[in-house]
Amino acid sequence: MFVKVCGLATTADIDVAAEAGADAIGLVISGTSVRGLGRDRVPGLVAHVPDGVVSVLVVNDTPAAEAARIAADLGFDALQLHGRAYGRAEFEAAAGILPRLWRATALADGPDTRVGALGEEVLLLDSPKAGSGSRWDLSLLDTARPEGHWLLAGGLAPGNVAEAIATARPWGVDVSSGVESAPGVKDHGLVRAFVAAAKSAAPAQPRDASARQYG
Ligand SMILES: O=C(O)c1ccccc1NCC(=O)[C@H](O)[C@H](O)COP(=O)(O)O
Repeated sequence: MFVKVCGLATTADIDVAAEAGADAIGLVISGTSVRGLGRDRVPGLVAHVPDGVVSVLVVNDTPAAEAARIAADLGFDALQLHGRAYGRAEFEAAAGILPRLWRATALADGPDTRVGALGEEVLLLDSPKAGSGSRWDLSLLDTARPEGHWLLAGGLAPGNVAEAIATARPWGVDVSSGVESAPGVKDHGLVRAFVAAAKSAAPAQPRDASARQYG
């Protein structure tokens, strides 16, 4: 089970998530998010992400090529795009700058649920309000379940992630609000508990093998 912890704000957050076994770490640049980081803080945080953990820049409603340039310049491994109906040409332009694109969308919006439909390496199915801690109706997956590298997100927490994995059968999970003590403040105990619960909820996969799948 691939696990991404999103919206980290300090090097201590990164240390805890990585030591807990997170496979990816998300840093948010968005003027409208409580987790939005000033660009002056981002380089030090990206540089702190250890080898073997995917660093992901998360943006909201930003033109894809512009976001890819920012992500590449800041040294991110991957870019997660939220908040607008991106098209294939826009993704192709962005991929020419940073190849590892993650497409985030809500199933309620009726998106193309084929992983890679726009050239992305990962599809993230989230609630319509990203980063809000809201769950969504997983029965929507009954007729539109993706195959391959897709992440379940939206209202996950240590106490519900195992059940959500059993229901949705994703390749990986993503969390933000559910591991916070206050909006934008990560609770390190909850981060550890979430990663442990997610990793033990599915057949164990060696961390290196999981990372290699991304290659
Ligand atoms: O986290 C945010 O504040 C955010 C803002 C704007 C776009 C995306 C954002 N987060 C993206 C994520 O990957 C979150 O982890 C995901 O939406 C799940 O969030 P939550 O329901 O709070 O666990």
